[in-house]
Amino acid sequence: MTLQAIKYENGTLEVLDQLLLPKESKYIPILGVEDGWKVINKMQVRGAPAIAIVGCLSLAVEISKEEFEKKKALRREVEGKLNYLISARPTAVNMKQAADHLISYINSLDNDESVSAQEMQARFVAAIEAMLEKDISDNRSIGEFGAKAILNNVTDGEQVRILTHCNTGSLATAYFGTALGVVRCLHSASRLENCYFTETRPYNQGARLTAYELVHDKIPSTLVCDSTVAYLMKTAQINAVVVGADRVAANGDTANKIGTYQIAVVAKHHEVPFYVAAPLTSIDFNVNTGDNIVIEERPQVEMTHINNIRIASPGVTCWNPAFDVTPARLITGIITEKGVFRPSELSTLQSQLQDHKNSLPQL
Ligand SMILES: CSC[C@H]1O[C@H](OP(=O)(O)O)[C@H](O)[C@@H]1O
Repeated sequence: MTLQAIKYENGTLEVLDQLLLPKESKYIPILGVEDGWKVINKMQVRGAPAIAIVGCLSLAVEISKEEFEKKKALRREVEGKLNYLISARPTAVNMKQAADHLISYINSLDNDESVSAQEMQARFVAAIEAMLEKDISDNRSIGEFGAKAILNNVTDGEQVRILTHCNTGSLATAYFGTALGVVRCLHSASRLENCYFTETRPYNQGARLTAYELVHDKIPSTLVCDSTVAYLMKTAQINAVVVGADRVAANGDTANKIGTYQIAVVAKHHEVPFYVAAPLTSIDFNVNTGDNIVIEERPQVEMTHINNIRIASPGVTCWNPAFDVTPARLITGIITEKGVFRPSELSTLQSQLQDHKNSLPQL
C-alpha cells in the first residue's frame, strides 16, 4: 500500500493510477504536458490540489528537457501549456490559480533584464517544485485549525464522530490531505472516536480511496452508502461534517463532489456543524457566487459500469454531474491554512487574504 499519489524527483514525474486502486498500485510516468492533461482528464489522478500540482509538474518535466535561447520563447510556451492544462477539468480552481500565478511569475522574470533565459527556466521550474512542500505544509495547518474548531464545540476530552465525503486525503493532494487531514489531526490527538465516510458514487472515491487511506493509517472509520447519510446523522450523533472543495466562491458558496449539497442540507436539519476544508488556492474571488461555477459533467459510462462490468440497463439515460454547489448559508466554517472563516468573512477578509496570497513565494 502506498499513499504517495505523486512521485517527483529531479525532473522525473510519476503518478499513482487511482482508477486501479485499491486492487492495484501502479505508477504512470508523466513525460510532459500531454501526459499530464490525459491523467487529469481521465481521473487517473484527481483532487483539486493534486490536479494543480501534477499539471504544473508535467510542465516542469517538459521544459526541463528543452533549451531556450530566447526568454520570450519560454514565456510563450509556458503560457500556452498552462492554459491547455486548465482545460483538463473545469470545476476545480486550483489549476487555474496556479496557472495565473505562474504566468505572472514568468512575465516578471521575462521583464527582468538581469535574468538570463537559463536562469528564468531554472527559477520557473523551482517555483513549481516548491508547490509540493507548500501543499503539505498548508494541509497540516488546515488539519490543526480544523481539529481545534471541531473540539471547541465539545466537552474537554470527549472523542468526536466525524462524517466526510469523497476523498480529500493524500490521494487528492501532495500528502496528508485537507478534510482528511482534519481527521488525521483529530486521530493524532486521540480525540477521534470514528470517521464515517461515504462511498461517493459513481467514481467511489470514498469506498476505493478514503477507505484505502484510513485502513493504511489504522484510523477508526466506517464506510457508509451515500444513501445512509440522513439515517446516520439521525442515529449516530455526528459531531461535525468536514468535506473538501473544488472551488469556493467569494461569498462562500462551495463546489465540491456531487452529494455534498444533500449532506449539508441533512446536517442543517440535524444541527450538525458543516465545515469545508480547503487551501486559499481553492478560493476564487473572481466568482461572486456558486451560480457562476462551471459544473463538470462526466461520461455516463462512469455510472453504468464498475470495473468495466455493466450495472445499469443498456439504453438507460443518465445525468452525471461530478460536483454540486453548497450554499454558504449551510456552511459553518471554511477551514484554510490561515484559520477558520465564516463564509461571510471571506469577502471582508478578501484584501487581507489577497495580500497574503500575493506575499506567498511564487508558488
Ligand atoms: C482535496 S480534494 C478536493 C475535491 O476534489 C475531489 O473531486 P475529484 O475526485 O472529482 O477530483 C472532491 O470534490 C474533493 O472534495
